[in-house]
Amino acid sequence: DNSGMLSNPSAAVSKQVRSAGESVVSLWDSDEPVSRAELLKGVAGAHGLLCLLSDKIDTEVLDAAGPNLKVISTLSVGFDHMAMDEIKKRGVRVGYTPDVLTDATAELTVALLLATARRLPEGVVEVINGGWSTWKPLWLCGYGLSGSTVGVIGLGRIGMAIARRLKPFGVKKLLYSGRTDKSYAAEVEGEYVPLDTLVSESDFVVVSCALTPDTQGLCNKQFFCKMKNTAVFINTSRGAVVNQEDLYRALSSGQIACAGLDVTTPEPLPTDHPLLTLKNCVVLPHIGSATYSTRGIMAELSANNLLAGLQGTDMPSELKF
Ligand SMILES: O=CC(=O)O
Repeated sequence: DNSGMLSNPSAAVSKQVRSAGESVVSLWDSDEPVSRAELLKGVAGAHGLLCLLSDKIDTEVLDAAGPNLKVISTLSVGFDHMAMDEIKKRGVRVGYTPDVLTDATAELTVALLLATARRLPEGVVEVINGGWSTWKPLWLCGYGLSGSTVGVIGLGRIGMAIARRLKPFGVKKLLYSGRTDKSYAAEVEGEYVPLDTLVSESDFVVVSCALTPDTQGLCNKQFFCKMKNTAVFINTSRGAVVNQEDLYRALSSGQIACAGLDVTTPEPLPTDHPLLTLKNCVVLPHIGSATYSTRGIMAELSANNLLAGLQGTDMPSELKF
């Protein structure tokens, strides 16, 4: 009697769900997100929903689904796109994809950090547009990790994977902040400090926390004012952790050196956004987990989460909330 609405088109997902004997599967068979109207229509009466982080799962969607809904499986580790209180109230289980995207996201964070600090996108453009006149002592100078202090805001799975990768670059001090002190931080000689200390002492501030009411707008004017003028700001978590107007001012006034963002508000960032006029701001289109293999594994995991939810068995990765 189980049916599932898949707003994501992975062939792997579809195959798995069908071969598990799920009789009615409504598949949005495109790499483009499902439209809101199609989602609301397709989810009606469904027992399960597989969604993306770009699908807002709010009261409207839950109401449209109705009382059959037993499980929501999201193809993401983040779950800020879902109205968790409402989901809980209705007794719906939630699956997500932690761990499997940790390495890819940490790698992307390191790539973005280096690209931003060493001004790679600017350099590439100069080569193409003829701005490369000759070798010059101070041209396109940036900032290096060797001997630096790195601050990680949110030393969770991904934050820790970032720290592990950055340490071998010769990082002198690894600071972190968040809700709690982490015993596993010893592996990277991480020092738990108040956020203010991290912000004012770090040469690289890396944001790797979840978006919650506590972290929304955390990186604002006061935050950037405490950073060093030579400091690099990196965010690969969620755009809403940052107040983008305040970041723009910090970057354009020289309050901070540069910023690298893999996440913005909104997504996509409009092409006429002020941040995109700044040479010292590198913006990527939310590609933290975007390796072929990681996305394949995420698709499989989310399909298995969905199936377990439909069958009432243990999920490989259930979100406990
Ligand atoms: O941002 C990506 C995710 O939450 O998986």
